Amino acid sequence: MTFRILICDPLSEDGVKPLYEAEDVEIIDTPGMEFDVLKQKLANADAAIVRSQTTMTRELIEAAPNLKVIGRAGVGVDNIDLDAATENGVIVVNAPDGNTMSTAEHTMAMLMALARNIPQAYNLLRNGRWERKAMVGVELKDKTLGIIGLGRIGKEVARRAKGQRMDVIAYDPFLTKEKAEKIGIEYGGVEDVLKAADFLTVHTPLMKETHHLIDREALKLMKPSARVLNCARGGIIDEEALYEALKEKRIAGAALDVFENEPAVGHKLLELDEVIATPHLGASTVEAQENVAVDVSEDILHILRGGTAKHPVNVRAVSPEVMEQLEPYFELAEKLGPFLSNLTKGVLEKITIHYAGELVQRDTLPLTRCTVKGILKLHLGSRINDVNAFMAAKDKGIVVDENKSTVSRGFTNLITVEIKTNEETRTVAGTLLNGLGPRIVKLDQYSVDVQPTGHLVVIRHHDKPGAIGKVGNLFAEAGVNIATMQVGRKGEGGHAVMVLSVDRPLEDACLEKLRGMEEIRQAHRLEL
Ligand SMILES: NC(=O)c1ccc[n+]([C@@H]2O[C@H](COP(=O)([O-])OP(=O)(O)OC[C@H]3O[C@@H](n4cnc5c(N)ncnc54)[C@H](O)[C@@H]3O)[C@@H](O)[C@H]2O)c1
Ligand SMILES: O=C(O)[C@H](O)COP(=O)(O)O
Repeated sequence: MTFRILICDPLSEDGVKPLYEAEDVEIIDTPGMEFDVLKQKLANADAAIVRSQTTMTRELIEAAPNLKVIGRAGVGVDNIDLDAATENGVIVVNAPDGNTMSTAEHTMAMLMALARNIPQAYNLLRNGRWERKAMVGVELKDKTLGIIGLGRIGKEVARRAKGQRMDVIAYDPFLTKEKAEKIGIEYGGVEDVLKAADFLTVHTPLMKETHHLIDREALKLMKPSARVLNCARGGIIDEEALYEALKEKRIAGAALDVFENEPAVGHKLLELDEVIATPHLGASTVEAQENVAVDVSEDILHILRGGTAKHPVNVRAVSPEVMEQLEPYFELAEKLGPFLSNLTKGVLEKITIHYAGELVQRDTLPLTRCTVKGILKLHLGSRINDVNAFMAAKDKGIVVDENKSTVSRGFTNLITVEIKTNEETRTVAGTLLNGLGPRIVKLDQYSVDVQPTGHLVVIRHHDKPGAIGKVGNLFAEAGVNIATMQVGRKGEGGHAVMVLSVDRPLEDACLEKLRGMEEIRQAHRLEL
């Protein structure tokens, strides 16, 4: 059997050698194809390899009936429609480690170039101007580098910045004060990092939660002498807000390797003298390109020949027999985690999943994996899947525990998820109702009956006459229709909980008003 592998973006020749040497592979190496050509070539491809240039849309994936694997020769998979791939049974793999060093080094190169105006001075000199006074820079020593996103690349940048004798302060949802101290940096919340930074660098994935993480409000918190860097993904920093801040001298400079729309030729940010930029070169070194191409080629070959993926992004590692028994529970498991983690404050330390009722007889590990994935996905994005969820939790120092008991409080099956953070411990329990699908039946100590889907608002309040009416009025004024409302309480006049499902998301201003009401202890808006 011969496998057809389509190379859609330029890859390292040495890196793809294993593919060329394989006897059972035919390579179609035509990087930079127009959409229609790509669609046509995908029609009979078994695998495709992309970098960040090619966007693997649903239309392309659905037009490829033989496609079994998409390999991302790099880290970010925001250019691949993962839902479409999963729905069509296409495994997506990436190369998470191969370009870490190169991207960290590129960030440091940008940091130094930004501090010393190197590109601007070079441009002037090439134009015959020996300018020294206008090109005076700043030292890095004793300056504070703020890092948002302390994963693989963020950590390497921190290490290098310390070598430059900089102070480092970082925020990452998995970082605690203790962990930060261990690596010799300071821990801070996002606001602390923004306020303290002389230089700010972002190293998160691009996803719903990090889109425009650095927006107008965030930039307003920064010192006017501060400079910002983005060598992660365009879209994490709001480009319009950055442009305004630079024009109004509220920020001193920016170094950008990535843009919301690439190629960013002619972008208005590039007209500003305070901006230096590169065309998405973070991973563009001989070494990184060879690493990622080798990793992804090996993984693709292995999968096509019937093996298991090494760096899967979207697959579920469950045998067909186990899958058949557990299938209906996956939706419940997948919803409970994000429901609870959206409500929980603090840095995640432990996840415990408790199974009761008929589930006790089953191999529940795949459900546990699925729940952990749902919780971690909130911060780690689409790279977390059922296969790598446990590994990712371990990596972040999070304990995962599973236990079973026959006591199911009258339900045929019951899954209880407990999340312990450095600030609180919260639980949610759910069941699968025959014919009605997943239901949340308990939130902390309160009994509820909530369908975990759509736009939800979860409120902790004081059980007082009029509290429910006030919430109803506020929603009515905001034009938000309440579809269902569940109220639970411990006893009369004590603490209580409301879970509302609404027809459209609550706007920020309305959520703030809700939080400001004297009867309300906490209010969260979520979308499942
Ligand atoms: N410029 C380039 O060429 C280039 C090269 C490689 C990677 N990248 C980008 O860099 C990103 C990071 O890569 P990595 O290998 O370090 O990934 P990683 O998964 O190791 O680290 C990402 C970190 O971001 C943290 N995070 C998630 N949400 C956050 C939030 N709201 N606030 C703060 N932190 C948050 C996560 O907890 C995690 O620790 C990739 O997703 C990719 O898009 C760019
Ligand atoms: O996510 C990544 O790995 C980087 O953005 C690299 O992208 P590239 O493969 O297009 O250089």
